[in-house]
Amino acid sequence: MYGVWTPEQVGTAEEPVLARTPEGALMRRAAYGAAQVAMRMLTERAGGVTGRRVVVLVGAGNNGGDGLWAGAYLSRRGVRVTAVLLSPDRAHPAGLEALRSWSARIVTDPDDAVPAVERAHLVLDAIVGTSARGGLRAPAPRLVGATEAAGVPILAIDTPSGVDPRTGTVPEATDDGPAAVTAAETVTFGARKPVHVLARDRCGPVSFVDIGLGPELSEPPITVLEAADVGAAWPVPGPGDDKYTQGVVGVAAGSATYPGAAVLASGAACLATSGMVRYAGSAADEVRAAWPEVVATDHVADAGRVQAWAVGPGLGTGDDGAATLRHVLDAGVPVLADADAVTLLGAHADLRTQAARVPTLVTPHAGEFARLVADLDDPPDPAPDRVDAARRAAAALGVTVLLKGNATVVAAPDGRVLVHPAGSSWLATAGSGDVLSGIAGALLAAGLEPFRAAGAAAFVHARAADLGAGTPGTPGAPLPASHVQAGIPDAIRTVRAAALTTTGAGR
Ligand SMILES: NC(=O)C1=CN([C@@H]2O[C@H](COP(=O)(O)OP(=O)(O)OC[C@H]3O[C@@H](n4cnc5c(N)ncnc54)[C@H](OP(=O)(O)O)[C@@H]3O)[C@@H](O)[C@H]2O)[C@@H](O)CC1
Ligand SMILES: Nc1ncnc2c1ncn2[C@@H]1O[C@H](COP(=O)(O)OP(=O)(O)O)[C@@H](O)[C@H]1O
Ligand SMILES: [K+]
Repeated sequence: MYGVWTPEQVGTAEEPVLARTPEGALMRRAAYGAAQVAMRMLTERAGGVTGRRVVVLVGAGNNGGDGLWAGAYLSRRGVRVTAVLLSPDRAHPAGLEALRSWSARIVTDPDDAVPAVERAHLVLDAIVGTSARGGLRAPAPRLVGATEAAGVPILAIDTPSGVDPRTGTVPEATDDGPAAVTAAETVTFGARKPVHVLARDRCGPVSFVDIGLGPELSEPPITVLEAADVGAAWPVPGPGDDKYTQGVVGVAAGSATYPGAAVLASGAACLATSGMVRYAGSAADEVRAAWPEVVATDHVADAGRVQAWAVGPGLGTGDDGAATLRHVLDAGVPVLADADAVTLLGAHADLRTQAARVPTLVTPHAGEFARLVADLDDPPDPAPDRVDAARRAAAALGVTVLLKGNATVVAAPDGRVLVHPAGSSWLATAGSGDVLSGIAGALLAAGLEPFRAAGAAAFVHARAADLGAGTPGTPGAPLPASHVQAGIPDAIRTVRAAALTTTGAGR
């Protein structure tokens, strides 16, 4: 597990460290770490370091200072560095002096900078960091556009410039070029910031350089689970367990029109944990045919006892669906509410009141989220801040909210937030949400609290898609939701193996 801190929190943590270290030491630590990453990238992509060409795009503040110092370290290692000063009057003085002492080339005219970026092996984006506001400013869009057009990789220093460091949002591109950098890799310092988990597609892989802020950082407002955390928490049977002791999950999903949702959710529940899965609904025949181990009935009232309900996929939003949701919320056990159940919660205040009384996990995509919060005073809007919107919705509704997307945001009513940045976008396929419902419902039944169940389910769900799409590191191919479901066991095996390696847990 690792934490993510806002730029303001990082700034506060920096102050005492700056006060007790020699002037400029922190920046030099950061820049040295950035230079190491740049050299690794040059070795991997250009076959070596000495004599390779690096262009540093240098902005007005300390981010530009990092870039200038990194350029100086690279020059010392024989790299041919060109620094492009985007705000020549405001370039970091000490960094500029360091770079000059290595006789690096310094350019201020964008017309000279374009051919330099086009011929570079690597471009360092030191345009703007944590103080960024809005998209790239001229002449940066032209230079970033030329870099991208030439296929030259960009290493973002701290944050990809133009992307909001707090929310990961990106303004529209203009006629001048892109509004933000799309980095091949990012190197960050001191603490990870929200952009690194909310806009993974803009950051690429993120390297972390420790500059000694750790002791000064407060509790992180956002955490990110790693494979070992998920593996250690994954419920597995012990010698004393039987099919009931591990928690029975009930799935109330699907309809005559949408039996597939029931099959996907029930099967995912079967694969996620041992024990037992009950199904209640009009797709009982289809569920039994696909998953003979499921105990299926037509109505929730006949389903028997469960330790958690997963309700909603393909349920319908009419009176029958509302009655089913009312029934499961009355059962006094944790509830996973997805798809149509989310829409029903948005439409019925009494159901929302019921949901707040039991441990409830609600898993909307963007459209369902809008419906879920529509009746609230001052409804939270995920644009531009998805974390804030999920946190406010969870607090207002008294339920845990999992907001779907490339980065999944999980917010608990007590203010905790967890983000799972997907490694790919293969999950953007019909029915994959139904698979997530089954996994999360099974974890609730096994006794994980909604926040942890949501985080672990999102992780394994995304891992199942990645593994199903192809061998890690290879291009991969699209896969349907039924194959995501089929990938659950492999995904669980990998997270449990990670737990075993790092902690000895996950037996
Ligand atoms: N503190 C430390 O010791 C350490 C700090 N570190 C480094 O410092 C970085 C933060 O530095 P910082 O606070 O100086 O601001 P920074 O992000 O460089 O922006 C500078 C100015 O740019 C402008 N600007 C705003 N938006 C813009 C845009 N879209 N496009 C173009 N320009 C834009 C805006 O000025 P404006 O013109 O709006 O007044 C803003 O004030 C941090 O990310 C890390 O890299 C590390 O070395 C570790 C030690
Ligand atoms: N671009 C994307 N990248 C990664 N994951 C995505 C992307 N788009 C959607 N997902 C994930 O795929 C799932 C889709 O769920 P949902 O929208 O409910 O689909 P369905 O209703 O078809 O089952 C969610 O887990 C979501 O986080
Ligand atoms: K940057």
